Amino acid sequence: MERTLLQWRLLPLLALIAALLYIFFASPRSFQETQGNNKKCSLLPHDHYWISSKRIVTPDGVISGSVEVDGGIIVSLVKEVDWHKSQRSRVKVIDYGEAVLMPGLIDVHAHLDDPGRSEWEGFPSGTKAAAAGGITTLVDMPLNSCPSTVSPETLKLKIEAAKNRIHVNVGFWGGLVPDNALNSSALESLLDAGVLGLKSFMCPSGINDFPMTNITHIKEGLSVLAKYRRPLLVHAEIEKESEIEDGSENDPRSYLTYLKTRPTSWEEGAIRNLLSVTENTRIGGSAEGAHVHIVHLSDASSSLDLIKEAKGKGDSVTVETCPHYLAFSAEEIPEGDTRFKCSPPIRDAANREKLWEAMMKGDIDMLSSDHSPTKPELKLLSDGNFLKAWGGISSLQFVLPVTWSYGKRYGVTLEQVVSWWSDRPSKLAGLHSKGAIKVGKQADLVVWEPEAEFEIDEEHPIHFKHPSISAYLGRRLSGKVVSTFVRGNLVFREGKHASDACGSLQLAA
Ligand SMILES: NC(=O)N[C@H]1NC(=O)NC1=O
Ligand SMILES: [Zn+2]
Ligand SMILES: [Zn+2]
Repeated sequence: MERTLLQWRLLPLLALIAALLYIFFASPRSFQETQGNNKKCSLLPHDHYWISSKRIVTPDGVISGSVEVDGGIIVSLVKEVDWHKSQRSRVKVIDYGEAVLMPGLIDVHAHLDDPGRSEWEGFPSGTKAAAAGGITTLVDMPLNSCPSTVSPETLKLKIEAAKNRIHVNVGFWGGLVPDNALNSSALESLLDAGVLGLKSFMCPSGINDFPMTNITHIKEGLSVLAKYRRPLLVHAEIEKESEIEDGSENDPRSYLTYLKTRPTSWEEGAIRNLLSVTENTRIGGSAEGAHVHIVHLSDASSSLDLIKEAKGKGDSVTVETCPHYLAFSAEEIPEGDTRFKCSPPIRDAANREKLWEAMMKGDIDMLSSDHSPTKPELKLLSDGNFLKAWGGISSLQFVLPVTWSYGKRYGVTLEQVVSWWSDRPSKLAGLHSKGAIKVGKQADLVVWEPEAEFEIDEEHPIHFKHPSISAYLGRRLSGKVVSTFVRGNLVFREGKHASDACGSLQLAA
């Protein structure tokens, strides 16, 4: 008797629970396809809302006010003095107080290694790290994935691998390699397929299916890029005699040994060679419309002087450096600590000082991460052999606090951070609907607290696939990312990501 009574009471309850579970878990699937409406894309249940802050970085300076976001677009921007109390009560407002609101970072140089080497990084982990670091768009390099992105077919594989797996927006550079460089229709088909520009190496890349180009390849590549008005990014190092034979006579655990195998003359030689063809990019030149962007400059002396000279003559040339060259110096790299190995190498403290000077003067145009992870085994952390370990720094999540923490002593301003990380990169990549807090632009935004300090230790969630290989582990930084919005979706807030990966692909039209 008691048992039947219990059944009678339990059955309707169970049915109710089942119905609720269905509503929560099954039905949302029907609208997961439509990105903007999918609640799982955002930690915020609104499509139309305002964000207030005392420090909004706009093209017209830092203001106190509110930004209105509707359907992923910035639809208005109101100064605090013009913002009426009556308006405030009618709409959803997220008030960040003193925290800084600025455009999300655009990282034009990241290796996510997907497909083919996703055990090194991959789209999900890499873009989660980006979101946690305030990066709202990144442009993935054509090498380290397998195969390399050198044709429409291989680009298609990238696109497939990225679909529904990216937490921020992702675009792609295509590879300029000997196989396609002298074949304009091959290059055109790659550009037609949507790469934002091309990338080439002037020395061995470390990846067998991505061979280096010579200056003829580069010249031909530029003439095709001119028609598309897209850039060529160049890893500018050229193999020359090094200060020591191959390093094998010297201690491979000493950073100095590695540094001597890749002297500044490698960068200078490559840049001199490269700049012999950039006059074609001038107004009226045979490759007008093409642009050359030198990636990860490390040498702040002769190499930089050559770039300044070319710019002065009207060549369409820009240059980036990376946070690791601005944060670290050769002197402080511990013996055998291959987490710091990258190419070109991190040079001495006097060079780092000159790099900062060039940043502050505007001689270096922008920053990028050159996030290039691998699996820990290839970093040879226990051997500590600098000559054999994989070269690449893992940094994606930390580039904003690193730029700010190390730049503070040089008087870096919020506007400079936006110029180096959002405005200039958006122009390089041709992403004209991004890069500024301005009416009509996409609502790709970061909220961060410049004054908040934190330590990157085991307690701090790092979203790289292999957190242990980051050279920033153990550093104390200032500049904590609070919230990241990608096309109006709140994709990251206080350590938590939105569950679905709703970043969009950025293909050139
Ligand atoms: N292949 C690759 O990622 N190489 C990068 N790593 C690095 O340190 N410099 C590079 O160009
Ligand atoms: Zn490189
Ligand atoms: Zn790189």
